[in-house]
Amino acid sequence: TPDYNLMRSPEEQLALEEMCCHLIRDLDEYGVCVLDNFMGELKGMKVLGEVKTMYSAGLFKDGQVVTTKNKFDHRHIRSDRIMWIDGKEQGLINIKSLINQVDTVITLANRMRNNGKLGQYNIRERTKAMVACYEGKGSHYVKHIDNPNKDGRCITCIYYLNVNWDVHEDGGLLRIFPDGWVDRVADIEPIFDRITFFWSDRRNPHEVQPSHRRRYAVTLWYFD
Ligand SMILES: O=C(O)CNC(=O)c1n[nH]c2ccccc2c1=O
Ligand SMILES: [Fe+2]
Repeated sequence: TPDYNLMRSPEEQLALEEMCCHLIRDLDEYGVCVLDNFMGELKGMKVLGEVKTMYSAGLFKDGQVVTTKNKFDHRHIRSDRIMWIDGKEQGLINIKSLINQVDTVITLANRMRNNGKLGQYNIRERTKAMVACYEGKGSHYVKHIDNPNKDGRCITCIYYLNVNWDVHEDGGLLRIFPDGWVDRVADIEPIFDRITFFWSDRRNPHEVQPSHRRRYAVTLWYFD
């Protein structure tokens, strides 16, 4: 659980509560929520620095590659490289601060809900943080559901680290196909210091469109 004793200025506390209201309202209304300037430029750049350092140290492993069912077409279904962070590692103080901030927002939102739940969930724990890198060269992730079979994950949180990302040049759009919407999709650009929350279950099939530049994100899944 986050350290509630972190001294926050009244402005920081207010900003935190505003974020939580935004999160609660958008998750209730759309099942998706996008917040920008989540950590602020300075902290965001420090998180990016730690991620790049780990990447160049070769700590990312290939995401398991699932070949298509069609045995003649051995395309990579996704070519992300990932690494898991449990927050106890030495030296990753800025990634830890990011994880703490997301924990704080989720926990506070969970409490602020009138019935003490976020959506119909009572959020209690989360996965480790998964840092993912899409290599560019068309790497992508086909349309999928994070939690199709009730494995307990209820909210997906993805924090993006991509400075000056231009979707027209670089691709890498997150496209969500919310089940409540017939003819609309949620197109989310993976821009620096942006965080996206969405229900992890069948309500939100989504895809990562082909990326033509290295694309970093940190994902946390919260459990009921
Ligand atoms: O980066 C994004 O915008 C969306 N990303 C995803 O939906 C996504 N979903 N599930 C995964 C499971 C294992 C490794 C990577 C992933 C992954 O990037
Ligand atoms: Fe996903």
